[in-house]
Order: sequence, then C-alpha cells, then structure tokens
Amino acid sequence: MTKTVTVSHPSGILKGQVQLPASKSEANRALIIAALAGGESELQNLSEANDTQLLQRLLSSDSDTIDAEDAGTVMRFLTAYYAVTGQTKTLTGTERMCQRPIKVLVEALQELGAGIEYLGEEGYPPLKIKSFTGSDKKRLKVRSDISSQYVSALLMVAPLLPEGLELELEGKISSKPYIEMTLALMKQFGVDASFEGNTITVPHQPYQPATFAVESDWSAASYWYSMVALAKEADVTLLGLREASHQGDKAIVEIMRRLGVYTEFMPDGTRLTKKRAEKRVAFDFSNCPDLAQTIVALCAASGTAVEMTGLESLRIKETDRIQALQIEVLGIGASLEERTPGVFQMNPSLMIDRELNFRTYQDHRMAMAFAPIALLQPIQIQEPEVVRKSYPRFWEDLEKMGFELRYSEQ
Ligand SMILES: O=C(O)C1=C[C@@H](OP(=O)(O)O)[C@@H](O)[C@H](O)C1
Ligand SMILES: C=C(OP(=O)(O)O)C(=O)O
Repeated sequence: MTKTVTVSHPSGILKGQVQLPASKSEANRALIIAALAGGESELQNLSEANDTQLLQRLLSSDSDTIDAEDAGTVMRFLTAYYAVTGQTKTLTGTERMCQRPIKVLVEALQELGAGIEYLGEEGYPPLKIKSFTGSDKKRLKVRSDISSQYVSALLMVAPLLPEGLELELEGKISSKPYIEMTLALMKQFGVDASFEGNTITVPHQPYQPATFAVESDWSAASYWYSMVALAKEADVTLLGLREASHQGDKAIVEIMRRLGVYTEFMPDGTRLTKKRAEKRVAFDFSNCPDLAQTIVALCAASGTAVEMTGLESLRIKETDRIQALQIEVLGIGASLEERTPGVFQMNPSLMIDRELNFRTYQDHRMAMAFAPIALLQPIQIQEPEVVRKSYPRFWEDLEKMGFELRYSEQ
C-alpha cells in the first residue's frame, strides 16, 4: 500500500501569507558550531525540518551508534565533528545514505590524523570513527566537484586543529554558496577565515558562543514561486526571508523573474506577484542545485523550453534526481534529455489533461516541486510524508492557501 495525496485548487487564485520553515542548512551549521563553541549559544528559529531535529537529538546523544537517516549534512558534518573531537562512533544512515559517497571527506580526515574505517563498501557509509591522533598536516587538497558538504564539514572543525587548515579546492567548486554560508556562520561565532581563489585558510582559534537567528528557507520559498507562476492570479507574501541572505537559493528571485514571478522585498516579508514569463530559458544550477527540480517541474507544466547545466550533483542526492525527473516529466508530455555531457534540454509538449500521478522516490523535493501543478488540474502525489525532511508543514500551508487535499492508501 502506498500513501497518496490528491491535490487540487478550485479557484487557481493564491492570496495570503506563508510562514516558511527555517533553513536546515543554516540551522545545521549553527548546531555543529555551537556544539564546538561550548558554553551557552542561543539559536533562534531552529528549523522544524527532520534534518535539523535529528542533528539536534544526535548531538546530545551518548549512543555509540548514530543514525543520520537520509540527511546529507548530518552524515557529513557529524563525521568531521566526531573525528576531530575524538569520539568513538559508528555512523550509519538509510539504504540511500549508504549509496551516497563520502570518500573525499574520510580521506581528508584521515590525512589530518583521524582513524576512520568503512564498515561496508569502501567510500560509503556506514563508518566507524575510532580515534584522533592528529598530524602536523596543515595544508590539504580536496576535490570540490562532488559535494560542497565535505568542504563545509572540514571548515567547521578547522579552527580546532592545532595549526588550523589551508584547504586547496581541486576541480570545479560546486554548490559554492554553501561553502560561503559555512564561512559566514563561522564568523558569527567569532572565527575568521579567508577564501581567495581556490584556497580557504582557517587559522587555529576558538569559537565564541553566540546568539544566532536562522533565516527562513529560500529552497522552500522556491515552491511558492512556482505556485505563483502557475496560478491564475496571485499575491503571496513569504515571511522571514532576508534580502541579504547567506543562502545561494535566493537565486530563485532572478530565475523566477524570467519565469513569471515578480519579487518585492517589503518590511513584513517578500511579496510575490505575477508578471509575463519567457518561453525559452537557460539556467546553470552549479550554485543552487536544490532549485533544479522546482524549475524542471514548472517548465514542464508551463510549456517552457529550458536548457540546464550544473546538474552533476543531482545524481547523488536523496535519489538520482536526474532519473526521477526524466521519468516524472514524461507523464506531463515533456522529455528531459542530456544533449551533450552535462547539458540538459527539456522541450515540453503540453498535454496536461490526463490523470497525473507523481512518484517521489523518497525525495522531499520531488513532492514539493510537482505539487504546484495542482493549480492547473487535480494531481496525485505518492508518499507525501517525504516533505518532513525539510518542510514538514508543507501540505498544511497549501491547505491554508486554498488547496484541497485528500489522503488515501493505494
Ligand atoms: O551544505 C548544505 O547545507 C547543502 C549543500 C548542497 O549539497 P552539495 O554540496 O552536495 O551539492 C545542497 O544540495 C544540500 O541540500 C544542502
Ligand atoms: C540534497 C539535499 O540534502 P542533503 O544532501 O543534506 O541530504 C536536499 O535537501 O535537497
């Protein structure tokens, strides 16, 4: 039996305010750094996302076995945290987590003097973190084209190392704004670092406990942008977003300017209204991979031709997102093809008059990216509970904005 939600929106008109969840990326950095700082930090507006609730619980757990579930930041950040603070732990996760690579991070930590062993396949969780003897290494080369989370994990523990750390990033720097977010959060807790060219230097220094308020989540905002783009009429205010944000997914403002949404930063929130959309667009998602599914689903549903680059990391996230998208857009009559290595083209042929039933592949973003299509016609979404990873109140927020939901088991 599969849980399914049928979603529709009788009027197609969206008007009102949405209180977005807090960013799990900011929250999870703040939690790790506050733990490293010791003392009494005050973290405000911590995300209710499962990824954040989970990290908060795990940081105060004295269990030997730690289950990071499906949370990439939890797995990668805790690996570095336990290693450098000399804690003996077995770190595991969901079946999918054990298929998401971690070798780059483990090898870097080993070079820094951590004793870490693979308990299953080499290069993947589960891991056994055994010891930390330290080393006199102060400069490391680390690949930055697979996941920025390895770099962020190393940076957060770097000030604790006796000589600090100079990290030379090798290859393309993917998801770069997440690395900058890490450095910005470290600064909030009193640690200075420099990022010049492809080298990040973090001197040895103590973190200071601090008060930090987590911003609303720009990735979560992207689904509301998509809804505004597909609505007949819309005037939606998203609360808790800042114009000066640490989050790279604020790129949604410029992307959606081309896809039919006008953004105004108002004193009480970010106001979205409709504007004319372009019918042929091209985007590079290297800096904002979590926006790709939102844009693919929107372009497929609105008959917009889109060329996309920078999607490399999508294959190793909660699911193989390229494959999941290719299958699901077919149902809307669109096809997503890799024309030349790394360049994807989607030429939608609009056929949205059949029954649409989307699978979600244990990936929160598949559910939330396709949900806005309910503004055009009733749709079904399988396993709607996946949203708990980053936006547990997603479906309730849809209901508040006039969507009708019916749950069933099929
Ligand atoms: O550091 C972070 O908080 C994240 C970095 C990104 O991952 P990659 O660096 O693996 O692309 C992003 O996709 C993920 O949702 C959160
Ligand atoms: C990729 C994601 O998360 P993570 O890598 O932290 O599991 C995501 O939230 O889209």
